[in-house]
Amino acid sequence: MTLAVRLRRHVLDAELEVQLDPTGPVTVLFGPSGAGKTTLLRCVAGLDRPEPGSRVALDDQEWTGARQYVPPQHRPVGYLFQEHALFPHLSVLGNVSYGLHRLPRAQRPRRAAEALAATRAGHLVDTPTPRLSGGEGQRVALARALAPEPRLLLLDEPLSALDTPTRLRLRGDLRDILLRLGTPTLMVTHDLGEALAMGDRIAVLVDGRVHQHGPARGVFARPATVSAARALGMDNLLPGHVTSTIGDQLEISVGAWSMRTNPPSGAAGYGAGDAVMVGVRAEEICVTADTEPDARVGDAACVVRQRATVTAVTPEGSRHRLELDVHGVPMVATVANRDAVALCAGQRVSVTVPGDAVHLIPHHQPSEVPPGG
Ligand SMILES: Nc1ncnc2c1ncn2[C@@H]1O[C@H](COP(=O)(O)OP(=O)(O)OP(=O)(O)O)[C@@H](O)[C@H]1O
Repeated sequence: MTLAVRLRRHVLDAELEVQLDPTGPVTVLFGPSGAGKTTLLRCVAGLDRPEPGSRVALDDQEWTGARQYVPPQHRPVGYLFQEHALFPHLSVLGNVSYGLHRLPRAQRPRRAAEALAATRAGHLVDTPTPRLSGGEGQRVALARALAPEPRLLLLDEPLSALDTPTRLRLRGDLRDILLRLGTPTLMVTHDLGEALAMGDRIAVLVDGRVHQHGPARGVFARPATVSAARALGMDNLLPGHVTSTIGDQLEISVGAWSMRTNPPSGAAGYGAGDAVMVGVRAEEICVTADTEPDARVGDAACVVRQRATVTAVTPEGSRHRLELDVHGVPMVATVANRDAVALCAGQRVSVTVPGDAVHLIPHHQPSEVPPGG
């Protein structure tokens, strides 16, 4: 099953084609606040009407097109919002039966009970709706969205209104439920951990445009554009250029720093003088409180060490964040709390970047969005 979307509305100017596979049913629409995620979801649901020229189709069923606009109540879509918005005057069963008007009345309680059981909310059937906790309410609301057996489930930040422990628990449950049911799902989140925990695929939306779409791990490991890399939490994005190619490896210069790396697709496509953006995740950088000379170490081809100065140390819960000046290049690293004890602002340190932690983004696209991105 394929969901094809071409949408213009407010900030949105997006194209996306999603293969909806029951064995990997969840596509996450990920991006920063204001990127247009909710607008996209609402346009797919038919709750928001996009500009002329837009198109939404599920296989050969066109829901939004030049000649037709299927109203939301006729789209086979289940929708779950950030806050469940259950009707407080209806019972749990009444809420879940609400969307079952196409089913003969006698069959509704059974279908509603099945949906509640599927979302592990069967035990809540006699709880008065206003007494449901946030997490319980979301389970019931998910049952309500699933009860009509939609062809497509749309989840808009379904966990963001919950406290952290409940959110983490429900995240795992929700993933299990969606995998078990195999219901194709498009889920919006701006939480990277949630995107990676829930998504089989991730589409990265920035400033209304889809910058990248693919299997979740691949998107996380290899952001295609600088904006996608920033959205995906790659703290260090350093402008550099290719100084030479050596077999499948590239020698890259970043300020006064020279590093060698193996791009996943090899060196083909790069040439000396090409501008690149060098991405390194903060947690991949190793910082030690010594001042070894600059060198290649370990696997001599792929690990580079540089002397640096710590400019700030900030606690971040389970780790500390270090701001560094590496020969004039500002960088960010995170270290375990026990390693941070020996570090303070102004201190000279050694910074090691493993070659396989270096991610290259070509830095010459006039438009940031790669073709087909
Ligand atoms: N009714 C509207 N009229 C004008 N602009 C709108 C309207 N609704 C949304 N927008 C604009 O469209 C942009 C995208 O909003 P949207 O809510 O889709 O973003 P989002 O990615 O879901 O953000 P968040 O993660 O904060 O919910 C925003 O700049 C918003 O101001």
